[in-house]
Amino acid sequence: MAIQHVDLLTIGAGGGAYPAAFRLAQAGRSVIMVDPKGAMSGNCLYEGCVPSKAIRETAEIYQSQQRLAGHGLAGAISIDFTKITMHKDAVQARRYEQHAAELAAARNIKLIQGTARLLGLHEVAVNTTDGEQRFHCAQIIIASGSDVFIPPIPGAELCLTSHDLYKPDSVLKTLPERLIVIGGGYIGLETATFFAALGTRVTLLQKGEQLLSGMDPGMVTLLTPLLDPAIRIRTGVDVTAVTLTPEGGRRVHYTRAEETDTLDGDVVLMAVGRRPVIPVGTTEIGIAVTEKGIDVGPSLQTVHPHIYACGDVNGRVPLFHAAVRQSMVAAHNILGGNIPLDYADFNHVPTTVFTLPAAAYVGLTPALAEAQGIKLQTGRYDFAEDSRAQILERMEGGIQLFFAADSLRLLGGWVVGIDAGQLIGQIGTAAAHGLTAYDLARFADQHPMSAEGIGKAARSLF
Ligand SMILES: Cc1cc2nc3c(=O)[nH]c(=O)nc-3n(C[C@H](O)[C@H](O)[C@H](O)COP(=O)(O)OP(=O)(O)OC[C@H]3O[C@@H](n4cnc5c(N)ncnc54)[C@H](O)[C@@H]3O)c2cc1C
Ligand SMILES: NC(=O)c1ccc[n+]([C@@H]2O[C@H](COP(=O)([O-])OP(=O)(O)OC[C@H]3O[C@@H](n4cnc5c(N)ncnc54)[C@H](O)[C@@H]3O)[C@@H](O)[C@H]2O)c1
Repeated sequence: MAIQHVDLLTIGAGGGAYPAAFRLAQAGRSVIMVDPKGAMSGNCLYEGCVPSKAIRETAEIYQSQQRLAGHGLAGAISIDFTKITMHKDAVQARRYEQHAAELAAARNIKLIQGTARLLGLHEVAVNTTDGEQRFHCAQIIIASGSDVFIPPIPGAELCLTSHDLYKPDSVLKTLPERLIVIGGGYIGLETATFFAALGTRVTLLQKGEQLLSGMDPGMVTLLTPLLDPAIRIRTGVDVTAVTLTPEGGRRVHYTRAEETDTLDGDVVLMAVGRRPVIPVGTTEIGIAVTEKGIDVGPSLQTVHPHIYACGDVNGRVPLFHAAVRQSMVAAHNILGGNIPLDYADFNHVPTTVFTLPAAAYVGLTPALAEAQGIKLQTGRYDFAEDSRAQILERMEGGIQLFFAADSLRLLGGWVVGIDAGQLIGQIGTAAAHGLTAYDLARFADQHPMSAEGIGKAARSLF
């Protein structure tokens, strides 16, 4: 079999892969991307960020209308869930077209629909429907992402996953009356709030005592009481089995505080985490893999300097924008001859839980600071006093900024409530660039926008 030479081969064509692929192709290198989807964008567009937020934004607009019903926007809006999912599908199709056009316009770069496996330090085999192709690659980026984790619970196959819910032409075409969500992380909690907002009766079962385990308990405590009280949240639950009811519904069996109980629903969403997808051959060529993923540092290089691992596959910060930045770092380091000249900053990645309402954080937050013995001064701003929040009847939550107690340098922050996902980017930019409370206090942001709360939170220290 003929072996083709290529400068860069990416395993996957999602956010961890294509930014580097385009950068290197622009620089004149020959690039092959391999992905079984045969399209760019990975799981973010196929079953993640974009489709889930297409459903979210519709649900939020519906909630906003209800909130303003007594303020001049009276009248019932009807929900057509099938059309909502058709809109989601249309957004996905539009973005796939856009990416296909970008690819068609690019030189030096080709996407092969197939599955890659590593044969050696520079050798990759690609399985396609037309057979196998082999490549000798000067550089390799492993960006094979992550996939839904299905726990070994009897009857787990009766549950839907985020893949079923958000993929193009999703499995769920009508709004379920009763939804049971197993898992109170990003996917479980976000999805619970979207469906509750649209009128589904939702029960969420979380294994541990805290929702959004791993996040700062202070932020979670602020968010939890703001969630729709119609969502029944049960923590400390151990799901033991899922069975069918005589009517064809789903029955979840669980134990809680040593009591056993069952719960019936029409649909059960299993959302207890994701696992990295490790290409065949990875460990065989000496690359270390932990439960979180491929072990890499901020240069994104594996133990072999010409093999990089970017995005969810390394488990460092499994978010789309983090994957994109990591991909660019890998590109820069490849252009630097595999001598690192760029490093990813894993500590300043803005993170939003797009629940209704949302909660977002960046950098150092109090629980982490306490664990590290770092003293903080906190600047606060309450949305109850915010003009935009009052106009929209969204006065719940607020902004907290965390400054180093001695220098007043911004180390982190969180936002719970209105515009959280927008505001956290601005706070993250300020923290990443070493701004202080003085800098933020002196900058008068626009009125009447929620962003003026960032300066006001800083000014609360003076
Ligand atoms: C429901 C849901 C909602 C989400 N919402 C958000 C959000 O709002 N914001 C956010 O930032 N992140 C969100 N995420 C996370 C985000 O989708 C991921 O962080 C992002 O997709 C990671 O990009 P990646 O390139 O590392 O991996 P992926 O997007 O997973 O892409 C990896 C690609 O590699 C391919 N592949 C796997 N194995 C091979 C192989 N052997 N050969 C060739 N190709 C292979 C896969 O088919 C896949 O297309 C969400 C995820 C989910 C599931
Ligand atoms: N807004 C965003 O950026 C966004 C949105 C969705 C997904 N994501 C990405 O997708 C990843 C996966 O999301 P996820 O929600 O599946 O995982 P997750 O790790 O965020 O949460 C899983 C939750 O399930 C709980 N759990 C585990 N086993 C359980 C069991 N047997 N019964 C009940 N609860 C159990 C855990 O305690 C945890 O709270 C996230 O880590 C994130 O990287 C990001």
